[in-house]
Parts: sequence; C-alpha cells; structure tokens
Amino acid sequence: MTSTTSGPLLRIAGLSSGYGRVGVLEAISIDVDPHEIVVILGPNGAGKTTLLNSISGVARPSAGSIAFEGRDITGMRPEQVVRLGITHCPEGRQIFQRLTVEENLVAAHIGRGGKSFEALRAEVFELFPVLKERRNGMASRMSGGQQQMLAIGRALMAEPKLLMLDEPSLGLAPKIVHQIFRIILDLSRNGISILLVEQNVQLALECGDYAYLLNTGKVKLHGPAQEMAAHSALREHYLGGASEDVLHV
Ligand SMILES: Nc1ncnc2c1ncn2[C@@H]1O[C@H](COP(=O)(O)OP(=O)(O)OP(=O)(O)O)[C@@H](O)[C@H]1O
Repeated sequence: MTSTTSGPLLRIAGLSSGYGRVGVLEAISIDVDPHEIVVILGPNGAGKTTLLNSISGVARPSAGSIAFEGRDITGMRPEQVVRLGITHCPEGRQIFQRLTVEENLVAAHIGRGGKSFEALRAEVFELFPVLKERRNGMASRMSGGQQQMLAIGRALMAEPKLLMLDEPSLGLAPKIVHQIFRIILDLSRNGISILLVEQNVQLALECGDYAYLLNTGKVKLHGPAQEMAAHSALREHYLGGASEDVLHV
C-alpha cells in the first residue's frame, strides 16, 4: 500500500457492494480529483446512498476497490475512514437533536488535522453565522435549513479532505438551498473535494465539475457536469427507459 499525492483523490474501481446478502452496486467506477465537486445523480433506489455508505465503511464491498490518496481503503471501518479525511454528511442530517449547536460541534471534533476546536468552530461560525447566534440553542429547535448547516458544520469539524454530502437540499426552501450550494462551492474553492448526492439535478450540475448518473446500481452515464446538463439521456433516465449501455459524454 503506497500513498501518493498525484492522480485522483478517490478512485473507485469495479465496486460491487450492498448490505449482507443484498447486492446494490454492480461494478461501479468513479474518480474524484482534488478540488473537484463530483455529483452523483439517480432516481430513488439507484444506490447513491449505498455508494457513500461503501466509501465511509457502512456498507460492505463484495468486489472491486476504493482507494483514497492512493491507499486502499476498501472495507475499512467508519472511524478509520474519517481519520483519513473522508467525512460523510448523511441524508436526514442526523445531528444530535437534544444537544445544543455548540455541543454538536464538540462531539464532532476528533482532532484529526491538527487544528484546535476553537479554530475549527470559528471557521464554521464564519461560514454559518446563524450557528454562532444559536450556539447555545437546542438543535431540535432550529429550522430544517439551520439543521442542515449544523450537519455540514459538524462534518467540517473533522477537517475533511473529501466531504460527502447526501441530499443536502432535501426539504429546504429554495433560498436556503441556494445558500447551501454557495457554501459547497466555497468549500471546494478552499480545497475540500466534494462528492455530492443530489436530487436537484439542475443546481447540482451548475455547481459540479463532473457527474455520474446511477440507475439500478450501475453507472449509466458520466461526463463533465456542463455536458451532462445538456444531455437528453439524462432526462430519459429520470423518465425511465434509457439504454443499458454506459454513455460517456
Ligand atoms: N440497510 C439496507 N439493507 C438492505 N437494503 C438496503 C439498505 N439500505 C438500502 N437498501 C436498498 O438498496 C437499494 C439502494 O438504496 P439507496 O438508499 O442506496 O438508494 P438511493 O439512490 O440513495 O435512493 P434514495 O434517493 O431513495 O435515497 C434500495 O433497493 C434499497 O432498498
């Protein structure tokens, strides 16, 4: 196992994965380059969350490999994966509802990258001033948008090199969604690579660099985000009935 800084940050090659005997992903190959926002699209049940779960060590790969910075992390336990610099911000936010904003941030600080809790908290408060205002308030009392901000803030406390976001716009008002996407772009400009699962196809492709379309556990289409946005097959896939071939835009 060698570690290298050239090549993709994350390389998934021929990955099959699922839960116990339930196979979900079939021979998936995906790359995320440093500083890139890579978007994962696909209808309900396509396997998008399973992909993130496989990277973060929650779902078990049965074939293929996952390499991060050139190091094989296939099948590693979640706490090891986080320590290497991959943070998963799950769908549904999963913050500690009965803790305050501040307590949520404390719980997420694992001392991975060397920055102090205070320094990281200051960065999170700068990105999300509302979290500073509500730092002593109970998480459960916050709006959906504020809870999503807290979920991202928590993920940042682990100083990720790769941040995986699972449907961060789900259930949020358009104004808040745009705010969240602006933050995602800022994070990527600051050097964090992003793997973004998103149902808001248009916004995700506007913000992303490269995109993959999953359906029934397979990559059906992939290419630069701008070209994907113009691709009629993308629409067909959402409506069903597209060809079984993998199309490379
Ligand atoms: N814990 C689990 N155990 C067994 N099967 C699961 C589990 N979680 C998900 N699945 C199954 O895996 C398949 C893919 O689910 P997954 O959540 O990865 O899809 P998705 O693309 O993220 O969809 P959604 O947009 O609905 O979240 C589905 O058929 C689902 O029923």
